[in-house]
Amino acid sequence: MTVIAIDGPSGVGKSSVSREVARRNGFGYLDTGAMYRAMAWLCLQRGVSDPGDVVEQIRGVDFEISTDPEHVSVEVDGIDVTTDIRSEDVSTNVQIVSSVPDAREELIGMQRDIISRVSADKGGIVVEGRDITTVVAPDADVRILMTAREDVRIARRAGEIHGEATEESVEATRAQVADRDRKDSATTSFLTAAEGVHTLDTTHIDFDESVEAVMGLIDQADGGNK
Ligand SMILES: Nc1ncnc2c1ncn2[C@@H]1O[C@H](COP(=O)(O)OP(=O)(O)OP(=O)(O)O)[C@@H](O)[C@H]1O
Ligand SMILES: Nc1ccn([C@H]2C[C@H](O)[C@@H](COP(=O)(O)O)O2)c(=O)n1
Repeated sequence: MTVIAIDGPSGVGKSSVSREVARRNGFGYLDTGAMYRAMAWLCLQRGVSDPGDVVEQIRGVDFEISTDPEHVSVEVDGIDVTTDIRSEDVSTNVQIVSSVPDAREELIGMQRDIISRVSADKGGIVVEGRDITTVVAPDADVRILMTAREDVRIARRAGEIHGEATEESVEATRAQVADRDRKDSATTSFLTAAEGVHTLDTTHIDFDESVEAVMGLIDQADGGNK
């Protein structure tokens, strides 16, 4: 069973690279950010913003997340929220959940359960987020911190949202990426690699080269285990 843990800031390429790496290896894929987003969506729907009330919402909810890299989906109380959790409202309010320690503990427990079940079932899993290499799965077989210069990440996200990274679209995206990283940095540490974690700087490499670099680190770890 192989667990690959990938952390990094917003827009660095964690989700897209992790999914492709999972596909190529026949592994499961877990987007932990989608879990924080789904619970934030739930709290927004219910008008819950008091940190003391957030954990109760999570404990009582019926939650499903697909770990198939070919088909990503998220359901909360039987509602498909795969698209809604990517809304600007959820993106700017996700900290109502991610900044609450009890809520994090609850989600981390769920993430660890999924990691053991799926890695046993599929032979491996690629898990991405902000605290996977350090808190959720510090014993993972391969631990990677993906980085890229902030302007490069903003351009990538602008290209994704607006089709192309024009001066206007970059400005519109700047606040989203930079503000979220600043807020997220208050609860998780994803800008410098912890001891034993590989740093993969993707500033000057494209998507395929990033995937190849992760595949190389997995091969390296496999070689070491033989
Ligand atoms: N090395 C790369 N070079 C160029 N573009 C890339 C690279 N890696 C990913 N991308 C593109 O950058 C965009 C953002 O990637 P992705 O959504 O995977 O980032 P993320 O780290 O998961 O972000 P978030 O945490 O905000 O969800 C996507 O359009 C993706 O295809
Ligand atoms: N392990 C994680 C994953 C995500 N978060 C928070 C921080 C992000 O702003 C938010 C959404 O994640 P994204 O979709 O951008 O990967 O969830 C976290 O605190 N810990």
